[in-house]
Amino acid sequence: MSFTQALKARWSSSNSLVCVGLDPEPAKFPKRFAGDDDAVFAFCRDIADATAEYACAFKPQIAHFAALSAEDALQRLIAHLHEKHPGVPVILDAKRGDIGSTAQQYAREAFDRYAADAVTANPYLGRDSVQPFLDRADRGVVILCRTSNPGAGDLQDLMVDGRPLYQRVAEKVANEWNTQGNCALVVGATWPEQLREVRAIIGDMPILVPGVGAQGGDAEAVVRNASTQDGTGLLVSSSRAILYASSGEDYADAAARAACALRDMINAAR
Ligand SMILES: O=C(O)c1cc(=O)[nH]c(=O)n1[C@@H]1O[C@H](COP(=O)(O)O)[C@@H](O)[C@H]1O
Repeated sequence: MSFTQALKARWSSSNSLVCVGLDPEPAKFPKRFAGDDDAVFAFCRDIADATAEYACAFKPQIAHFAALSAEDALQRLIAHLHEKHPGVPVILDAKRGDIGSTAQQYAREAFDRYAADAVTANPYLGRDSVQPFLDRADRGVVILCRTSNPGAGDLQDLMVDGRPLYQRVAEKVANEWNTQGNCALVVGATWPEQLREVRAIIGDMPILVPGVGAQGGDAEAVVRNASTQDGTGLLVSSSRAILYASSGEDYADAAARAACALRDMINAAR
């Protein structure tokens, strides 16, 4: 089953558009993990197991593992997600982008080493830099379009032939790069107006929407402006607001409550 098919099936079976971001920061872990050599894996596993029923996808962020020399924990975590939560797609957030020969290695890393169902990619180097990801028809390629951060507009809003660059990216991906039907875009929840504009350009292509929770984006506005006709089309991603909902012994229950509350808020708006 392709990434897009798996995502559609999961939207339906979970009745949720929530993507649970897995961004481990050991300084924020509950006390019980102090001195645990495998804390990164154990914490993320506990959160994932507690939130899976509310998740349309999981999104581990690679720098949060690599900075801790915890690539092995990431590999085991993704294997755990596939084994215990089959049918929940795993998006590796790596924002890759490089010349073709290096991009091929990034594709192998994401899809073969880590066994991710999809990976985030940066379009700045152009089509050949994304091609090794696009070629994997069974996997998803989630391409940065209008990112959630305050400086997103510095380059992404520059006008190109009368339209901002992020709209040109949306057009190019929808009309030229998505030949295998395996593309999605990233647009931040912090930009509801741009979400509406991107949705008008790309039809039903999925949009990964980070920026609710810790970055203050409005989940209801996201749904109003960017869901598809059938009330899906979105992966509304939250990391810190779910992961660190409690630093006490109830961390997993608190994460589940936070994911459930986000799901319910989204569902009330769609
Ligand atoms: O590609 C991403 O996932 C991403 C794109 C973007 O525009 N903004 C953004 O915040 N992200 C990622 O989404 C996560 C957001 O985390 P929280 O702000 O804690 O929910 C982080 O892992 C970011 O790296």
